[in-house]
Amino acid sequence: MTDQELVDKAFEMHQYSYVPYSHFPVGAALLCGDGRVFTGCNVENAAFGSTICAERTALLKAVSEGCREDFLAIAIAGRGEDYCWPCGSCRQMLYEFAPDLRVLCARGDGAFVETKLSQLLPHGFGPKSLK
Ligand SMILES: O=c1ccn([C@H]2C[C@H](O)[C@@H](CO)O2)c(=O)[nH]1
Ligand SMILES: [Zn+2]
Repeated sequence: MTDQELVDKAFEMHQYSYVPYSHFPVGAALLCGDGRVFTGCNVENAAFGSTICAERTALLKAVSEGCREDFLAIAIAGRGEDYCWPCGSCRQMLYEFAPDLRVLCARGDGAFVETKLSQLLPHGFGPKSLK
């Protein structure tokens, strides 16, 4: 699975985004070491704070299917001219399972940049912090 293919999968998820309030679809695709890819979209709610992001949808699908380690990369696809950076809640939840995750952030025209979760969330609080 190339980075481009993972980004393509993230964009494909826009069709499932439920975004009646923001009209801002986001798709995510999370790649595991065994080759499985878990996808997600954002799902909004009339109680705005109950909205869940695409990245957490993908992560929770993975964990709830028994996949909780060896994540290699996540692609995040938004629309508009800015790259779609993960929000703070998603950074924190991803950090729990994949502190060194590669993160591919795409903008509406398909261009994407690569970074690392450790760069997006330096000095993160994780499982080791509780030891
Ligand atoms: O990285 C991001 C940023 C935002 N959103 C969603 C939440 C909400 O539905 C909409 C606008 O914030 O975009 C995501 O899913 N992922
Ligand atoms: Zn988020």
